[in-house]
Amino acid sequence: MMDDPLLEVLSRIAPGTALREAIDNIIRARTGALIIIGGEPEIDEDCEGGFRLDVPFHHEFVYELAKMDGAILLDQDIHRIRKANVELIPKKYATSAETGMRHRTAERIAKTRNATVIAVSERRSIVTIYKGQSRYVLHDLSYILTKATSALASLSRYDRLFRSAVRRLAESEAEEAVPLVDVIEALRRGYIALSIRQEINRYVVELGRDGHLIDLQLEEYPDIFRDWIGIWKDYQAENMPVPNPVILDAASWSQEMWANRLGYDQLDYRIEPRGYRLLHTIRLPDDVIEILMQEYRTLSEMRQASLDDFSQISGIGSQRARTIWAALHETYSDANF
Ligand SMILES: Nc1ncnc2c1ncn2[C@@H]1O[C@H](COP(=O)(O)OP(=O)(O)OP(=O)(O)O)[C@@H](O)[C@H]1O
Repeated sequence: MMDDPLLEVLSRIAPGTALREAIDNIIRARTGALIIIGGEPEIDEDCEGGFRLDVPFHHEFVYELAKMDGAILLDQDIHRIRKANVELIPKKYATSAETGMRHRTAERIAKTRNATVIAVSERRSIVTIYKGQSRYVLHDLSYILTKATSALASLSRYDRLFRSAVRRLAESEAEEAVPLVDVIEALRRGYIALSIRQEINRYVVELGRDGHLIDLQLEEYPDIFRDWIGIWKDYQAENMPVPNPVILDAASWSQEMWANRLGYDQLDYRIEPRGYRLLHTIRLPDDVIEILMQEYRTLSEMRQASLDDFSQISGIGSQRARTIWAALHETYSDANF
């Protein structure tokens, strides 16, 4: 999984936005366009000719301006149309693998200026977005819907696999220390489920108002992220910062690499959990969890404590002490995962 620099841009041109309305009309009229968002003030150094407008953004107006040659410049917030009919002259050192002049210019400007560049092809009716070194071709909506639907099916499968791995952890946790390989398997499955979830999020953003139903289906999945973090904290060798699974590039990690990241030099360990995942299931606030972690080293130590012991910890009231005690003494087959 990677941080996605284009996500914000996709949301700004998704169906339902005024800019998308303009782009759809430009495609229908087959005029083509080169639209620059932001990059001011440096971008003005690359402009030749054209005229300054500085008027409020309106999609009809952008559509009309696209009938002229040259580029249309919008401000960073897409509130104003700054210039139109502009010839852009990118820096000489910026290269491009594109063939047509419009697309070459778009790529070279995006590489050298802090601007988002949208090229609407006159001949091919496709929309290409350039930002920094990234390039993305907008797909048509039915294609994205098909991809999103099949990704939802994969998510459902990996969510089930993750849940079964978590159940297995909970079973071992109830009796003895947990094999490291089981921990790794749970983290790996959860990671894949989270990657698929992130992919679907991107589709939802790209679909804009048409992604609502997909978004609703995503809500059916309980908090995989929080469980994943809980497992990592439960089993890592030392108290280290927990990696964010959403930006972890772990698709090809071996079991040994997972073990290594958790702080272990081999695979055949059995480890006692600290109790984070279980305490997450009762929605205990993080600061209360930390108070408990300072008192008890492991989940089994916590399980040996009495209701009274919990009530006496400052920061934990008697009501909360009861909730914690009950969660710790339910068997794994109840509500612990
Ligand atoms: N440097 C530039 N600055 C502003 N506009 C440009 C620039 N280069 C090309 N354009 C615009 O792009 C139009 C199409 O150019 P060209 O056919 O070479 O591009 P293309 O990348 O093949 O795009 P398309 O797929 O739309 O044909 C030009 O008529 C002009 O309006």
